[in-house]
Amino acid sequence: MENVIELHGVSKKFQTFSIDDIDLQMKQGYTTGFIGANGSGKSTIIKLMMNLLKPDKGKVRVFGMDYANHEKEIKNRIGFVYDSNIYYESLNLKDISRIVAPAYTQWDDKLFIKYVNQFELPINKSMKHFSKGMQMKASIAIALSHHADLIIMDEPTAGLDPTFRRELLDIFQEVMVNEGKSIFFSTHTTSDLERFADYIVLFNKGEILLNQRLDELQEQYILVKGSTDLLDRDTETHFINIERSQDVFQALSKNIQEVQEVFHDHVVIEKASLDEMMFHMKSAHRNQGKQLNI
Ligand SMILES: Nc1ncnc2c1ncn2[C@@H]1O[C@H](COP(=O)(O)OP(=O)(O)OP(=O)(O)O)[C@@H](O)[C@H]1O
Repeated sequence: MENVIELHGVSKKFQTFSIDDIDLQMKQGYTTGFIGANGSGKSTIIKLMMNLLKPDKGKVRVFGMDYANHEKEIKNRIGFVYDSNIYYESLNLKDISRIVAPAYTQWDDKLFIKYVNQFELPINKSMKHFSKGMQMKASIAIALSHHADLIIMDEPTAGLDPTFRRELLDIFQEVMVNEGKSIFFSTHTTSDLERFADYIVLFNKGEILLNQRLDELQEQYILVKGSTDLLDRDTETHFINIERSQDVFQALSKNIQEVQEVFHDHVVIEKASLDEMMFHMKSAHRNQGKQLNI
């Protein structure tokens, strides 16, 4: 299977934050959801993927090409949604489409107008009078209007009302199914991912904790709840992380068989949600550091 994005040994250092030696591959034709706490480095990775930042070390390849020799070709095939308005604020959408269109060989005015109408955006109003949600919608309309093969979005659902968020996820799903695109997007709303992501990448403090198919994750990871009396040095080894609250605990595990053999029906076993996985893996990463085995 072909990779649409590849990061090989990528490092980037800021004064108080660094990403070290990251390897990340994203498969063509799938939706990859990118999650992680505030400041974990998601936007930095996205900027590296878009060549808005240059890595100190390592290689970024998109569609198998590098930015040094193929920037125009790569950007032509990416629809990019950034979490703030990157267009001139005094312009309206009509002006912006005129400015943006020549940059893309497959710009589709009809499609753009279709999205502008569908998203109920005023075409002649200056974008400086757009609400945050309207700006995001405008950015999404532009990204979807040039038949890009890859859509990269930094928190595209931030600032959107729940109804439109749902509609938007349906649009992305339609685009995925009908046109076989690849989508990479970061979000803090894990329910969006549970609706339509194929792969999940979990990032924490500049490190990838997890890069796996969502259906596998949902099958493997369980949340175990019980009394703290059941915990000792041996039984604790069956868990990735344990959270205690007074005399009860809840813990993350991916060994359902082992847990059943050890605890029988003294514990309650549930499927772990993405939020719970994120919480426990982040906590385990903090406590165990690089030895984390998930
Ligand atoms: N240009 C920069 N110069 C210095 N530090 C930076 C720069 N860009 C990002 N950082 C720092 O890198 C860290 C990661 O930031 P980043 O925006 O990538 O995180 P994020 O996961 O996208 O966060 P959020 O979910 O809050 O949007 C932060 O500590 C941030 O302050």
